[in-house]
Amino acid sequence: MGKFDVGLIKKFGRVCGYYDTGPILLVSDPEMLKDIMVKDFSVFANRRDFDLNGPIMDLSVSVLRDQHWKHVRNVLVPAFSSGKMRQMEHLITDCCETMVAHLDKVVKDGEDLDVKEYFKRITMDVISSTFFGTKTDTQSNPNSPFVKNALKIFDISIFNPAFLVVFLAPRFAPFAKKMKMQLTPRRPLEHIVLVMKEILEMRKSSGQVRRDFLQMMVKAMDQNDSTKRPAKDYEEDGPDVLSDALSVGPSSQPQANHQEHRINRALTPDEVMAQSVVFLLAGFETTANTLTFMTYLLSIHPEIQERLRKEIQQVIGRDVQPTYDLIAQIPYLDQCINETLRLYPPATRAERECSEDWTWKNLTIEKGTTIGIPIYGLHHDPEFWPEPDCYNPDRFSEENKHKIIPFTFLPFGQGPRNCVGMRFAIYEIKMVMVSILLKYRIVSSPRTVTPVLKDWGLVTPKDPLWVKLEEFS
Ligand code: HEM
Repeated sequence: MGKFDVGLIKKFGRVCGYYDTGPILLVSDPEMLKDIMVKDFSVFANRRDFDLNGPIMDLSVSVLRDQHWKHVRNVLVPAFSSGKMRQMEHLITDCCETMVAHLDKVVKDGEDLDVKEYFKRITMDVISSTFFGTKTDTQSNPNSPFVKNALKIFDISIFNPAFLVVFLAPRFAPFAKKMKMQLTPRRPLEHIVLVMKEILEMRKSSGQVRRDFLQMMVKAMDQNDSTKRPAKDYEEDGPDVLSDALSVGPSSQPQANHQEHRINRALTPDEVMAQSVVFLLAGFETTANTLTFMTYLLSIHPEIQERLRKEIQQVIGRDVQPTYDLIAQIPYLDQCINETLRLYPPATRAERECSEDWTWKNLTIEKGTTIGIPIYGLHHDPEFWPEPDCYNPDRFSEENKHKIIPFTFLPFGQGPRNCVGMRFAIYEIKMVMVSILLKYRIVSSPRTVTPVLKDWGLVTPKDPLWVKLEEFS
């Protein structure tokens, strides 16, 4: 899909269109994107909904609309504050220590490492621990039912008919709905929901407290008990704000100006369930793929890897534990992560739905038009990024970053509907990469090849991606 967008932009320009379920306008004009994603956000608050989510996922923040979406998002945002991240530090540190113990064995045995598979296990462990409150240790126990079912949810393959409909023939989405197809495979989803319900019940009945996302949502549910109202009642609750923190992107870009007012309602148990599952869906493979591509890029650019290691060592000396605050002090680490996300943005496209006729310059966009935001296309546009296929973290250096045109770097989207898990994802990527680079040198092995991309809206390497790790003294 990313390469498809690159082709469309090259052939038809920065604003071009085609039809699938309805009119799709592909916009890669940065000025226009700023107006769509931030300035006139109220016109473009929602994404297109294929109505193939199924009963649980219908309540997830990623598909909710208008006031209901704003409400759930407002409840979730504080969970991603820096204070809350710090509280979870020990959970992530634990996962990184387990990872290093496993890697020690791989290195001792002289084996190559398929990072595509390996990082999925790490991110599964981190998400299970920080979101679901369960310690999975996927590295030693890849066959636990929780892990197997969670992995099945991600099996975005030609064997899932709903995905075929969405990607190949979206205009048949209404028919797929009649056939009761859903995007997330039903059985694995039911298993995960069952496990979630058990954990929630146990937490509530035992009063067990754990500093994770689930605990924050359980707290939100408890507050709800005294104020129970069906979710739809809150759609009339009037205007509301999203905190400024919502629209902080990796590059400094304009923020939406929202009125300060909050809806006073916590989440229902079904809403909690839906958010937990969407965190798993949205946070697992995106983060694993970024780690995979970054490891590969560092293996074929040893000079960049050495510079990065040196800068890490200057901040985190021997026998010092990486922490949330320490990893924030390594600018070159941010540069390397940003440049990985530019070259291989996990999400190829974002979308917005136009809710009323809207005019930009002399172009009128009709209500109901879907705006496609070609993240991959923008990141590979030679006009915005000279030599777009080169890995050059210095594009994001202090001296150079002013040259980046706002709204041409959108790995996490932008505006009030950007990625709610962005800070968490960056935190996790940093902790894992720092733990690896402090102990091992990443080198290419005879099996390392340039990854061929599989891109169904989520960019992943098609085949295993092999590297070798060497311990240095
Ligand atoms: C490298 C990792 C990640 C990348 C590149 C990424 C990218 C994105 C993108 C492009 C969007 C759409 C934004 C837009 O429409 O403007 C998005 C939305 C979202 N992401 Fe992420 N994401 C990542 C990790 C995570 C994690 C770890 C979580 C959960 C903890 C998460 C949860 C979500 C949710 C819930 C949404 C929907 C937000 C809403 O509609 O309000 N993501 N992400």
